[in-house]
Amino acid sequence: MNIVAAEKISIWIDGCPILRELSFSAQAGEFIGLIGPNGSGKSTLLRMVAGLTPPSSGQLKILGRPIAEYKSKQLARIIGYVPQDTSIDFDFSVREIVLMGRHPHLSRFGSERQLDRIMAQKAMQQTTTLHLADRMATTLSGGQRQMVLIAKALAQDPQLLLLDEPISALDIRYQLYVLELMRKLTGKGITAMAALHDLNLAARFCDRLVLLHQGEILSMGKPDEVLTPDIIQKAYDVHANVSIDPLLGALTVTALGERNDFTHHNFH
Ligand SMILES: Nc1ncnc2c1ncn2[C@@H]1O[C@H](COP(=O)(O)OP(=O)(O)OP(=O)(O)O)[C@@H](O)[C@H]1O
Repeated sequence: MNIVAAEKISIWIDGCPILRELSFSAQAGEFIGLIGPNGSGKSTLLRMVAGLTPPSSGQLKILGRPIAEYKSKQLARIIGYVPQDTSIDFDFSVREIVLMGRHPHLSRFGSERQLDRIMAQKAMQQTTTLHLADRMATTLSGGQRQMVLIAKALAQDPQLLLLDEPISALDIRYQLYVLELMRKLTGKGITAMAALHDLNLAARFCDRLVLLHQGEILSMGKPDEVLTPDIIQKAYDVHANVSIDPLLGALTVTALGERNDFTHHNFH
């Protein structure tokens, strides 16, 4: 069954088209990478699937049901969303923030149960943030904040994870760690959609890529179907070399530049 099914979705903001006639779906256990230049609509698409920005037209279904039919708490039991902006202004400990991920599962005035504390603990373990549990969130580094917000989304125990540039503040080790974690989770049937700027990591870890360009889907499919020099040129206005990494067997994109005379420049 489709976890997400979007049909001819458009979003207009202040009279401007931001997303245009998008149709796509995500199945159980899929890891979908959302790629595309700055301002192409990745965050808007994720916010729309998260139920935060309603489509202006078209049909969006989550688990086969139109998104407008869900109450926000019902949606929060299904969807974990990690925004691009990971600033945390309020003075709570990391443990308290991760526990907030359990709120959709609590009864109206219910306090946390043992299960909620166990789930929060597990989410902190999965994201290697357990050692930060008693720290105030306002004192964390950018990368630590990003991991804590991923932990909060995991504590939600969602069927669908929406991650807006989840590795943008992480060092290379933790970039791989988070993407490997997503693969483990999707291996267990969770669906993940992540906006990513690193095309190599997107190609290496995602099952499918959706390439946005000016609010439209320019290309969608397996990484080697989407990341061709022609399509990269159309989307980013950059010449690129696409090869297979001999060690990983994964597709590798090397951006050469706006012009195609890179080697000529470098060897003189
Ligand atoms: N609330 C808003 N009001 C006006 N324009 C908006 C609003 N939100 C987004 N936009 C515009 O919609 C377009 C898509 O923005 P979006 O943040 O979805 O792109 P993105 O692909 O996530 O970009 P980036 O890679 O830079 O994060 C941009 O041109 C942006 O300026």
